[in-house]
Amino acid sequence: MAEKSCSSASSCDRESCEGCPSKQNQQSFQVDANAYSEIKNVIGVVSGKGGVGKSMVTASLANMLAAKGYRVGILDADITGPSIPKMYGLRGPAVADDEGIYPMITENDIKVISINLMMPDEESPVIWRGPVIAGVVKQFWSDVIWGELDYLLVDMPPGTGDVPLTVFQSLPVDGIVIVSSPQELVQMIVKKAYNMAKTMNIPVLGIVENYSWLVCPDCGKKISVFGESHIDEVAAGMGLKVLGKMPIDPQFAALADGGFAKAQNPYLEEAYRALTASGK
Ligand SMILES: Nc1ncnc2c1ncn2[C@@H]1O[C@H](COP(=O)(O)OP(=O)(O)OP(=O)(O)O)[C@@H](O)[C@H]1O
Repeated sequence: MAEKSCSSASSCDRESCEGCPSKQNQQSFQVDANAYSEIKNVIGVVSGKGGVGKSMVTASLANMLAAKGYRVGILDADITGPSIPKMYGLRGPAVADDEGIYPMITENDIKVISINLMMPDEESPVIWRGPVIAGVVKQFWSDVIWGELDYLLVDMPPGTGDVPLTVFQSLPVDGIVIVSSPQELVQMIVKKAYNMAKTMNIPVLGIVENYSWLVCPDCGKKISVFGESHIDEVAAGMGLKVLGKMPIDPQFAALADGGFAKAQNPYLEEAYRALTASGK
């Protein structure tokens, strides 16, 4: 039987595309890493909405991996709201030469690249349109000399916009961790992030809940500041693991002002295990 032509989109439907040789030939948007980078595992840390503690989780996981001797990098893909350099007290400018851009290195040996390491000062805003921002994220992969890394953690901007799409299409992401908070809205928002990853065939390693409780400094009682957690049901509904629940801890907030290399986060052991168990 003659092959069906794919020259016009209208000649294709779901059935006719099955078994079509062109299907095997789908265009890859993946971008080559820098010639001096050898990265074993790329893990995205995502959230449906802003401020839920994605950078906190990214940096905590990086610290845990680095403390166990893994070679770790953080690609801060949150171009309009970068917080990783500040957390580790890093100040640019990052150095570049003909071979590429060199990441900066934290006190605990984590390589970091972020737009804030390239701006004239850390308060300069990035006033760029989506495609430019997405291009910068690709350059953080293609132009940065990461060297040999066991794990590159990508701190994504919140939501399911241009940058997460670019990262999922352009980088060989091995899995994502979703960060969320215990609010009513959570189920719908987590599902958006989950569905985006699923559509793009990216494995979801599980969900971390942040701001799960606060311990009253006077009476020691646990207070559910953002309401009761629904994360167990939400995760079970999607067949996902809960990789940790983190309290609001003023110590984390204090360390995030420059001393995060010293932060230890005992609430993410399960997430650490999921990363290392799935790692190459
Ligand atoms: N468990 C926690 N206890 C105390 N403070 C926290 C905790 N988690 C996050 N924070 C603080 O809350 C703020 C927001 O956290 P973070 O920057 O990690 O969120 P985010 O989801 O990455 O935000 P964005 O949407 O800007 O990317 C930061 O100031 C951080 O130090």
